[in-house]
Formats: sequence, C-alpha cells, structure tokens
Amino acid sequence: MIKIKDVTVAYKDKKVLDKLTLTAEKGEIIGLVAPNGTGKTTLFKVMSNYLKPNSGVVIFNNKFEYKTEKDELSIRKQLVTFPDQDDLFEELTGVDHMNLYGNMWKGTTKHVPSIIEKLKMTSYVKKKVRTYSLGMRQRLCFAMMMAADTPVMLMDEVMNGLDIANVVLISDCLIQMKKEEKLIFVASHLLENLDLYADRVLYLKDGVIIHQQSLVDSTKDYIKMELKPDEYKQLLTDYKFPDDHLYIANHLFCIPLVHMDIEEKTEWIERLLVYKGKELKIGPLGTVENYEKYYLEV
Ligand SMILES: Nc1ncnc2c1ncn2[C@@H]1O[C@H](COP(=O)(O)OP(=O)(O)OP(=O)(O)O)[C@@H](O)[C@H]1O
Repeated sequence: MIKIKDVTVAYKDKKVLDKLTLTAEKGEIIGLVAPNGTGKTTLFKVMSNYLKPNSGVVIFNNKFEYKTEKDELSIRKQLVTFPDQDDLFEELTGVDHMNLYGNMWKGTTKHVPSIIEKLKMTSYVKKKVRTYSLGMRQRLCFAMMMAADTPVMLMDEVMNGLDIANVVLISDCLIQMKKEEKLIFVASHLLENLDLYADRVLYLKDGVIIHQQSLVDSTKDYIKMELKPDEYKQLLTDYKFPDDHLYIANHLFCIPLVHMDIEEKTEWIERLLVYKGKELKIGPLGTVENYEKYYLEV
C-alpha cells in the first residue's frame, strides 16, 4: 500500500533520514520508536508531503507519487495526519472540528455521533474548545482522524496527555481500526503501549531503520532473566553461553531459543531456574527491551 524508497532528508548538512526504505500494507499498525530528535516526525512529513526529501520517493498503491497535482490529490484523499493541538480553533466546538474532518475526507458527517459515543465525549463535545483540558483536546484530535476515516493514518504522539483510562480507550479503537484494514503509523514514546496493538515496531537510528520487531512472530522467543553486571560476569565464566545471547543495558540477560532443540532448552531453563532464585521469563523481546538494546546500550 505504501512504499518508501531510499528517502534521504538533510537539514543543511545534518542528515536525518539516510536512504530509508520501508513497505507497509493495509491492516497493519506500525510503531515508530526512537529517542527525541531522531527523525520520526520528519518521516511523517515526507509521507504526507509537508516536506520534500532531498532524494527518494513515497509511492501509494503502487502508482501515486507526490509528482503531479492529480496524484497528490489522490494521496490526500487516502491519508490523514494527527492534528496538532495548536491547530484547533478555540471558538469552535468539538463537533464542529469532527464535522470539518468528516466533510473534508469522507464527504459525510453521519458517522460522527457514533465516534462521540465511542470516545465518551458526549459531555463536552458541544462546548467550545477553549474550555477543554489537554486530554480532552487530545481525544478530539483522535476523533477528528476517526471522522476523516481514511485508509492511511499517521499518528505522532497520539497518547500525549491522556490518562490511563483514555490510553486504554484509544488503544481499543486502534485495534478496531486495524480490523477495518486501516494502515496506521504510530510514533510514540509510550513503549509498552505499542505492544498492545502494533504488528511491527520500527527502530530508527542514524537515519535508517536499524531493527524491525515483529510482535506477531513467536519464533523470536528468549529466556530472559534480570542479572547484575557481576552476576552476568560470573555466569559467563561458569557456562558457555550461545554467541548470540544478549545482555541488555547492563541488567537483562537473554538467550535466544530459536536454534535450540527441546533438550537444550530444558537444560538451560533448569540451569538458570536454580540461579539465586531469580525469576525466568520466556518470550520475545518487548518494545521496552528492544529500546534499551538499541539506545541504552552501555
Ligand atoms: N525545520 C528544521 N530545520 C532544521 N532542523 C530540523 C528541522 N526539523 C527538524 N530538524 C532536526 O531534525 C532532527 C529530527 O527531528 P524530528 O522532529 O523528525 O525528530 P523526532 O524523532 O520526531 O523527535 P521527537 O521524539 O522529539 O518528536 C532533529 O535533530 C531536529 O532538530
């Protein structure tokens, strides 16, 4: 559905994206993860044509590029970006904003009442935006995207300022939207939240995707155990660990299970289970663990 090919963006001599390539299909939620100032927003700007890359292309449905006005119009109909809270009109109501997005993209506002109900906005949605709290504004921004109802959605920090109940509410909506075959990109610093709904999480570093984590692939399981650095050193002298084992951010010891047969797995589990009564976990690396692996390695 979307192909990003060799996209490079440099602000003066600072390269932010470096021949970045990525393909995404409908019915996917893709998390985008990286520390501040790494290029997540820049990538979204290129995808929505708010920024022309120095080189590279974005291709929609194998045919549309931001080359001609006609193509751009076709893409605009399919894609909506998360509104910036600063762009809300203080003197308009929430319903006004949702109607605006509904009319602009979907050509109707019939579906707006059901969104209001789903997002539990009934008590305030007819009031002017200037009376809204941060979290109410954020929910409105999400509601506007739902009103646009486009096949592709780019969400930058969608959970900003939301309390836990609202994070859960929006996460449920995202899962529902995925079922409706939307392609959704979520750039977020709320890492554990991504594990709930993302199919893939992309880690950006030095202008490229350094790792793609699949959250629907169970072949990447590890035995995981918290270890202090001196405990890790001790174990290293006691046993010969597989070369591809990990010791993440000086605290998390991980042994990949993928190449082991059942006997080997059992052997390692039994060996580690008795080590100082520590808790063992088995599973893939989560978003927090990968984040530590790629950005907090010491
Ligand atoms: N208009 C601009 N002019 C010059 N440099 C820019 C411009 N916009 C962004 N940058 C730089 O590009 C880099 C990437 O910025 P970007 O906003 O894409 O990061 P981000 O990953 O979205 O960060 P955050 O997590 O803080 O939102 C940063 O170093 C930033 O200073």
